[in-house]
Amino acid sequence: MKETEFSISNNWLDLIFESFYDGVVIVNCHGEISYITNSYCDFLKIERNKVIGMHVTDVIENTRMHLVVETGKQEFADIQFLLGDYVIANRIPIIENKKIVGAIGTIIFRDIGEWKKMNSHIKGLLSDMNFYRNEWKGTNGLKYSLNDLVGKSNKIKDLKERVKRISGGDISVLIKGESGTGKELIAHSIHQLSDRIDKPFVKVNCGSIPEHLLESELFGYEEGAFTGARKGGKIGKFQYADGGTIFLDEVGDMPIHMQVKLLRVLQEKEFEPIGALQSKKINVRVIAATNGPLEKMIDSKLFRKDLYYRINAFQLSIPPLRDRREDIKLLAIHFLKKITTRIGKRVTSIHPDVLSLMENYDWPGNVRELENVVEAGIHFTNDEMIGKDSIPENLLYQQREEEGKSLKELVEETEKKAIEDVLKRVEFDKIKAAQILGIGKSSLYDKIKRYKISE
Ligand SMILES: Nc1ncnc2c1ncn2[C@@H]1O[C@H](COP(=O)(O)OP(=O)(O)OP(=O)(O)O)[C@@H](O)[C@H]1O
Repeated sequence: MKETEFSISNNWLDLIFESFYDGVVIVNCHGEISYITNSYCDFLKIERNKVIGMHVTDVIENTRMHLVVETGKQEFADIQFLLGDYVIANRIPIIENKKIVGAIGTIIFRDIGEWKKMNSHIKGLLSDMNFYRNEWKGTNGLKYSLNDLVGKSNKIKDLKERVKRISGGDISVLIKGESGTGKELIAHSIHQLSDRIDKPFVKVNCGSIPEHLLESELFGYEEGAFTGARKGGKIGKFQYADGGTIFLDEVGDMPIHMQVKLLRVLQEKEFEPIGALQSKKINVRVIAATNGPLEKMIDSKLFRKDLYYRINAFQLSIPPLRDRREDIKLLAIHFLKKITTRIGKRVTSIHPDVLSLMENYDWPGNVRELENVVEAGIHFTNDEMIGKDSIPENLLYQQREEEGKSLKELVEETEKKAIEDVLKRVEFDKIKAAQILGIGKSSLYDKIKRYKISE
């Protein structure tokens, strides 16, 4: 050996390993012990020279080292029961020229109580970090960006492109989509990608503010504007949003008299707080969202046509989750990572059977429902995997119902759904629908009647 070459003796290995771990063991590809530290032998009350060459399962209780050399999969922070106590074990395969030649295992047992304390300390730090992250985001009202929009379907890729293209300008955007499809997430992303990023993003849920309070919420009031008015008056959401973006969620729920006032703000870029003598100039971008058909509300005089044209300068439609099933698995895994990181519970996977149940389920509550199902699964499971026993029954029943159906029933259901989807798409224009479906008009009428499809 050349003088410059460096070799490590067993004594050195002992010194290195014993400084960092309470026990280290190395096994060959057959699971036989090739090396073990003195401290590990002391703990196990065994003699080192007697155990070298023995199969690891004959020496160490509950070991999995022999499995790691078979699977080649590393195992980190596993809790192993050993001599009446728990130890924390890491097991790493040793790979040479793409072949598993052995595995190295380390354990820490010094003070599991210390480790538990450290674990809860880290959990605390994580939750503090999340708190400050949210606080920081809260300063401008932003919770999401376009990076948070998960999906690999063409529909989502397309949507992302449209969001990027529309964000730059000041044009009003109307976001359409069923509840839980991500309308708010898109609204945040538009603001985040716009020049208004350093100005506020203010959300107004038009459906949840009582009608008599909506005006003061939106436009504020002057001191003494009415009995019970706060001293110094109140700043309305529009003024808060000045220079930034106002997001009018559930815009269809806005009472008609407020729609008139809103239209004026949008057209004239000024508003009057209640009781004010002068108007205030305002510069806000409006993003509105709806999960109902505003066009129908216009027909029934529940929504003003002129306001509709104002807010509908550009329209984004988010498809329901059941129409982009290829996103379901990706989203489920995304939420698994996001939620486990947030709550600090170790759940690493979702059983393939559960994933396929998820892919077949219709998700009436869309992505929000999926997020809730994953969260419940994480809390419910006692395992590192979400199995069938940790998901809501309706997901399981859906499959059982399918299983019990005859081919005729399944074909009819599919036909009914296809007709409904097309009719919705063409807003119940039956001639267009018949053309798209490639059937005659009278046949379509028959089917509409048979399946009791109504507008
Ligand atoms: N494509 C997506 N990727 C990641 N998360 C998503 C996606 N779509 C929705 N979400 C998540 O689903 C939840 C519901 O989304 P959001 O509140 O934006 O829906 P919404 O359409 O505004 O619902 P509602 O109409 O009920 O107000 C949120 O937690 C959001 O982060």
